[in-house]
Amino acid sequence: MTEAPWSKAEFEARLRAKGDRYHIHHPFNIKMRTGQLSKTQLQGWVANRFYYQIMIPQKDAAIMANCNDRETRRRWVQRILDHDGFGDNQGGIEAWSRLGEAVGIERDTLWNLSKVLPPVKFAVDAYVNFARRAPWQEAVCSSLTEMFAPEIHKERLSNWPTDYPWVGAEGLGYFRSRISLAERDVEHGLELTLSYFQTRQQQERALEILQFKLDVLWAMSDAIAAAYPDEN
Ligand SMILES: O=C(O)c1cc(C(=O)O)c2c(n1)C(=O)C(=O)c1cc(C(=O)O)[nH]c1-2
Repeated sequence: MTEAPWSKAEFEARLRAKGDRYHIHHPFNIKMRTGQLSKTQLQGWVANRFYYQIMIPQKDAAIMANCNDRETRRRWVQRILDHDGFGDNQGGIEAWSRLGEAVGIERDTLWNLSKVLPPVKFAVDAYVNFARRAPWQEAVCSSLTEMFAPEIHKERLSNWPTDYPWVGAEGLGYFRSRISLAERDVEHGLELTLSYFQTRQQQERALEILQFKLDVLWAMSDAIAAAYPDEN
């Protein structure tokens, strides 16, 4: 027997409930939030997350390439501009690069990706490849971990100045800028997801897709934690 679809409100609530598997709960992030990371650990995280940052626009371009709906493309293209920048706007990748400088990573070291761990590369590439190969609506759904991102950005803005006072304040601009952008992205991503995944089977598939993306982020944290263990 096929089960009745969840209402949009119920479906959205089930997607949001996935937040309990977000990397905000990863032991490495808990250490970050409670001021327990060493400089080497924080630098390792920033250098590795840079690979995620630079691949996001390629992921969004893959979604655009597969998307046959002009209205969606007109809105989605903004994400590429947010990260790559345009005109005088330097964009999110450059903002992350300022974070790299603020934690003491040489610009060349950040940009040549020499600190990127193989499992981090593997996890991020899995996300980009999913966006290349899946129906574009499924790739949109996979971006919905951003529902949970504003909270993690706010956490860093509130605790870094006291817990990691050696990090230059100009480095935190990325986190500040992402709060409103993530909220806007989520509004669009949710709108598309709630209307595309209609049957109960499709809705369950959406939850699996979101779990895949949660796993990408979790795997990145696992890899970083393993490569940069506690020093004491
Ligand atoms: O710092 C974080 O924990 C975090 C998480 C995520 C996320 O949940 O995927 C994103 C971001 N940051 C972020 O800054 C960002 O631009 C972003 C884009 C996307 C996406 O999947 O399209 N996720 C995220």
